[in-house]
Parts: sequence; structure tokens; C-alpha cells
Amino acid sequence: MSHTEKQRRHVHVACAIVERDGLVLSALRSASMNLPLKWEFPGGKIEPGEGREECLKREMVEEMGVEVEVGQALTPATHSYPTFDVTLYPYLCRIASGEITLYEHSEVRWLPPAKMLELEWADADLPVILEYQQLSNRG
Ligand SMILES: Nc1nc2c([nH]c(=O)n2[C@@H]2O[C@H](COP(=O)(O)OP(=O)(O)OP(=O)(O)O)[C@@H](O)[C@H]2O)c(=O)[nH]1
Repeated sequence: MSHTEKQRRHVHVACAIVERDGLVLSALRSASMNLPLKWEFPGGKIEPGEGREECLKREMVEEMGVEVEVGQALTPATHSYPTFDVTLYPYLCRIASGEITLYEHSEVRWLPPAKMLELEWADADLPVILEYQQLSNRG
């Protein structure tokens, strides 16, 4: 296969907008991850045969050691990075049990929705944040 015919990678990622007392969980990718030092919603790639909500529950246990209840889905968002494409499937979530322990991220912050854009987010997340801010404004 020539360089121009090479297939671009398209990853499908379930991500969690975890809410608590009007604040939302923002996670900083560690220096060793792909897209290092960008803020994101916790979550990860959907495995073959796996449902989106199932993926989210698995990733929240693996990345942060918490069980989540998965709620409303927001609009999926597709973005092209220089080397791959991603589609994010965002869901509102609540922590059902466990204390957050960071197994992959370097930091988390609980932020009011209106302050989220003060951080530097992964580019694919911007439409998700804007939709979430509108939703949280409506109360
Ligand atoms: N979890 C998560 N991933 C996101 C978000 N925004 C975004 O662009 N991504 C991208 O979606 C992909 C998620 O993959 P991942 O976290 O399972 O795995 P990774 O690429 O860090 O590592 P890996 O390929 O070694 O498993 C990453 O390339 C990440 O940069 C987001 O808000 N949450």
C-alpha cells in the first residue's frame, strides 16, 4: 500500500462527563499518553463487541477505580487530528461507588461548567464542552 493509500486510523471513544454537586470532572492526560498534557473526559476506546456504556464503566474502573452510573448521551463528536480521526461518545455519569484514584492521569479537577474552557482541552472535546455548557445552563 503506498503512503497516499494508507488508511487513517479512526478511533471510537466513550467518555464520561462525571457530575457531582454542580461540578464536572476534568482529567489531565499524563506526559506519557497520546495527546499529552491536554485535559479530557475520562474514558477510552470501545473494544470490539463492547457497548458504549459498558466501555465507559470498564474504563472508569481501570483509570480511576470508581463504579459509575451512566445517564444521558450527548451528541457524538468527530474530529480529525493530524495522524488519526476520533469520534467521542459522551455520556453524563455519576459516581456510584469508590474513591477516585489516578491510575493513568496526572491530575483531576472538579470545575463549574462555565470554567471548563479555562483549561487546555483535547481539540475533539470542544463541541462536547459547548453542548454540555448549554445543557447545564438550562439547569
Ligand atoms: N478518554 C478520552 N480520550 C479522548 C478525549 N478526547 C480525545 O481526543 N481523546 C482521544 O481519544 C483516544 C482515547 O484513547 P485511549 O485513552 O483509550 O488510549 P490512548 O490513545 O491514550 O492510549 P493507547 O492507544 O496506548 O491505548 C486518545 O487518542 C485520546 O487522545 C477525551 O475527552 N477522553
